[in-house]
Amino acid sequence: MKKIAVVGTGYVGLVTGTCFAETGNNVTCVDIDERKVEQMRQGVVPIYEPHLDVIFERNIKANRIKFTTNLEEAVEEAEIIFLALPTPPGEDGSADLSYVLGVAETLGKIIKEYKVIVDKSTVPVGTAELVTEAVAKHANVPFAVVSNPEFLREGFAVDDFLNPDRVVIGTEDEKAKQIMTELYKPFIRDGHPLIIMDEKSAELTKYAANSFLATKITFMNEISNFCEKVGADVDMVRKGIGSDSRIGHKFLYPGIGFGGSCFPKDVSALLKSGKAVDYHFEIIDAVLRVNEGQKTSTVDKLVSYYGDLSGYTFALWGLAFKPDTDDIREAPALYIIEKLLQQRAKIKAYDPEAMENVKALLGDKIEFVDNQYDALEGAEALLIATEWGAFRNPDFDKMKELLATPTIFDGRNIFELDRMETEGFYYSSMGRKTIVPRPVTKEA
Ligand SMILES: NC(=O)c1ccc[n+]([C@@H]2O[C@H](COP(=O)([O-])OP(=O)(O)OC[C@H]3O[C@@H](n4cnc5c(N)ncnc54)[C@H](O)[C@@H]3O)[C@@H](O)[C@H]2O)c1
Ligand SMILES: O=c1ccn([C@@H]2O[C@H](COP(=O)(O)OP(=O)(O)O[C@H]3O[C@H](CO)[C@@H](O)[C@H](O)[C@H]3O)[C@@H](O)[C@H]2O)c(=O)[nH]1
Repeated sequence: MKKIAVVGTGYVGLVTGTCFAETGNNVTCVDIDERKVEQMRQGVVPIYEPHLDVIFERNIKANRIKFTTNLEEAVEEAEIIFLALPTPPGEDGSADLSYVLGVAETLGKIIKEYKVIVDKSTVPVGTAELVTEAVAKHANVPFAVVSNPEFLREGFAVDDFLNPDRVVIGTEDEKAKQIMTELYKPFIRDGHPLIIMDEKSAELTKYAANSFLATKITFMNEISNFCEKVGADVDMVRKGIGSDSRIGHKFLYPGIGFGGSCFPKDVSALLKSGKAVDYHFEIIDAVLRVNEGQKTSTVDKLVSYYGDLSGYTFALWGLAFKPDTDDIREAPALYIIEKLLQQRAKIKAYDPEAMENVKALLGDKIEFVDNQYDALEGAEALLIATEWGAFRNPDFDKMKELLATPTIFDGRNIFELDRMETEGFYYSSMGRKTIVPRPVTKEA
């Protein structure tokens, strides 16, 4: 059993804290958001993340996890302090380290014995040195700073944390190596590697992983755009290349671009880090440019189909940046909405989990409805921006009744082309042929 403090209880901090409690440790979570801390004290998980509520409740009951707004109280007994703080993009695209360095400086003032300070936030190469300097400004006890990047995905966060593909630990402090190895032992029982390296390599591993995955998606989006021009089917190409084990099937799904709180910001931050040392990442630069256009490519298709969009009402299924989350940070749906509003089109939107977050952002600029079918009533066409499970097998007859015309623009390729053909929809998707319903002819 280890005593742990987790500073910042967002998607990463809360999952980290809960999963370490689940493996028998004693965890105190700290956040400056009083409302959030109060909610958690009442046993409420403040974010939507599948399966988190079950282990959260279990560990509160077992007294292994508690919540506070008081940093000093939280770190007093803790041997390991995790920083799971935001590192949002600054105005120039580089990572804003003010949260991390601010807390590091405060830690220097309050730690009274050896602590392992672990950076779990995604931070640029060299941040461990900055954290060390910030803590050392006031600390008069020994401490170690460890880089321990997090690779969990929203929507699968608990499973990714409990069964990681790998754990990366960046430190050259022998005592910290031993403490971190003991802490992570329960998570690597299945033979997944715990890779110990220097701090800088650990920090870069995180950016390299996210940028590689964003590149893989973007490459496929370009292949998909090309498929549309030449009449090839991206689904076939995806299966064809994914079967090569050197390429693999994962992250080859074309769509309306990558979003979320990580890929866009981390890819931009890597580009910025390169610039700082006079290195221009050509590929990363192109990935960001292609993704910009991809996010609103569906609106371009609407314009070429309808011409002027003013006065048209469109149904929008999906607001979250991907299914199984309420997170709307950098969600492609928001870019689609912005562009449609610029064109004076009206939008009726539905998302199973993310509507409250979008309401807080957009107010009554668009209409929000209570279920996926209400969005269709009187709408000219349906736009699909997120591939939620509930959208995959809908009542097509009801859809045809409700829509003004049976027309779908699918940014996530959730329907089979054959099915769209038999159901009689006009169906435009990504990198596949457009299905145009055959005119009804009278039988002879
Ligand atoms: N979200 C993900 O899927 C994911 C995955 C891997 C890595 N990361 C990285 O982890 C870091 C955190 O991301 P997140 O998505 O959990 O962020 P988040 O915004 O969901 O959570 C951050 C939390 O920190 C709190 N906070 C801010 N200042 C604080 C302070 N001074 N003291 C205590 N708490 C404070 C906020 O109130 C918030 O609850 C980022 O660097 C991110 O890039 C995120
Ligand atoms: O084949 C694919 C796979 C994903 N996406 C899009 O890519 C974005 C990111 O998806 P995903 O990676 O599943 O979600 P995140 O929760 O943002 O997770 C990423 O970002 C996290 C934060 O750094 C990392 O920890 C994870 O390893 C990394 O996958 C989403 O908009 C997806 O729609 C595609 O368009 N096609």
